Amino acid sequence: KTSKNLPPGPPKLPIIGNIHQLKTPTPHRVLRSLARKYGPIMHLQLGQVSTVVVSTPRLAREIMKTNDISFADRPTTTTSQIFFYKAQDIGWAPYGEYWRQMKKICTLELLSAKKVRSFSSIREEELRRIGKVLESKSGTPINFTEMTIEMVNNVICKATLGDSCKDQAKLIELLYDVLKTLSAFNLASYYPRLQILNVISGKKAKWLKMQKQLDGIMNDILKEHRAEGRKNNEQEDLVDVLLRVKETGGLDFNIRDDDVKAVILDMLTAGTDTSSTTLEWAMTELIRNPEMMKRAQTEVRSVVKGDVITETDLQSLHYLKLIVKETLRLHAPTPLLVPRECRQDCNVDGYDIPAKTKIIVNAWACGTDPDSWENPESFIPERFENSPVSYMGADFEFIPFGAGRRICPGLTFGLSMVEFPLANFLYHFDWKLPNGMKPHELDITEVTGISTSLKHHLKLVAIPKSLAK
Ligand code: HEM
Repeated sequence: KTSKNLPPGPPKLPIIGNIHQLKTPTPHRVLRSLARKYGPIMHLQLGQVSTVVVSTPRLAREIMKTNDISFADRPTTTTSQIFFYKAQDIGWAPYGEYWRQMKKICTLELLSAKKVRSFSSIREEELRRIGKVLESKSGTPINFTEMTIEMVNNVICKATLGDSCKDQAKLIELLYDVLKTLSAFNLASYYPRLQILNVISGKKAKWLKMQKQLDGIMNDILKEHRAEGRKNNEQEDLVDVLLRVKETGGLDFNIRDDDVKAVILDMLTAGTDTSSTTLEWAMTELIRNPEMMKRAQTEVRSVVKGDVITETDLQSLHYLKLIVKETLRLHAPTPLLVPRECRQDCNVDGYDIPAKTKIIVNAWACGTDPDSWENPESFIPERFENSPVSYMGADFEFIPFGAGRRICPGLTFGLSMVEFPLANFLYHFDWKLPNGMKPHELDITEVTGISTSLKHHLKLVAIPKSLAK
């Protein structure tokens, strides 16, 4: 009980509060339905965790622009403490100088537009490899979902770690388990004062064992990079950069090996499932809308000359970019973004939000807000034609990468792993569903796991352009 004027919300059950309402495959949809009943700013009690959910562009702006600095923290979780070396990464680090400097280093040294362009040979090599696989399987079904996950993992690993990770396959497998753990429902996360639950259930011991294995591989990566010695700027990967900054100092704090490992792990986890899921949804929508597939294919096949798609070609693929935007609006891979935490007592829209309240921004509800979008539930890439609305964090009806100080720094890198592969797939191959399945028969049930993706993997048949009728 509190004397504060908290936002309205659904009735709370004893002890669990509203936890039962979030135990669903699609929490963003349930929260939007609740918001339509209880209002665009809502209070939920999730066990011991007091939570506020905002669901319209106006209130998202209040949180991520007007009061951004008050909402720039992330909640503490046991898993982020264990896997990210006491949350010394970027995504889970508390707001402050350490987070600011580390984010700046990654933005400049791995994620800037210039750096992302410089990884084009990594993307091209990976797509050449996939092209060969697809040609060898011409006419037979392939698992498009698994293929894109593997591709994105390979590109991110190479860009972040360079060529030298000998345990890459084991690392990717472990990272996948970590991501699954971070996103899994865990009752104890709603009872911070009852962490003993994780011990009794055996979960904590399992997580510590996974972390030990991961730490072993990360130590080897650091050792290998140290043994290779200093490289010139062009040859440096992110591990080299962080080790250089660690050794030369220059920041207001000392960087420890654990900090380097935490930040590297962030890069290896934050962008993988988000990028591959976006690619999977884009392809799903194109398969379901053959007219759009045709238009996108005609565009890419008229723009590209020769066999290799260049970055300059990509700039001319206007329709393809509209498709990616519309995919991010309707199928944001993290529809509830990443939770924030309130740093001090605040007042939003006339309601009190006490310090330490967890904040959820329903970006998907903003992206399907009927006051902002016509036919919000339909996939219509043309809606972005001649529209200034962009995903850069200034238009709160479209925030798939978040906004404000905590906005995703990997936006350009993520998009490069969606637009470039999509252009390649459409240029070199024609696509259809297996076993004569019709586009409208494709099951597009979504489920929230690591990100919000198709419940069943997307299986497609690729026919090389030269063989297509
Ligand atoms: C389509 C691809 C991607 C999507 C949709 C996406 C989405 C997001 C979202 C919604 C957030 C939370 C923003 C907020 O709280 O306002 C976030 C944070 C973050 N993303 Fe991404 N992301 C993508 C790709 C990437 C890539 C490729 C990387 C790096 C390799 C990356 C690194 C990060 C990091 C480090 C954060 C934490 C930022 C902070 O807390 O300050 N993301 N991302």
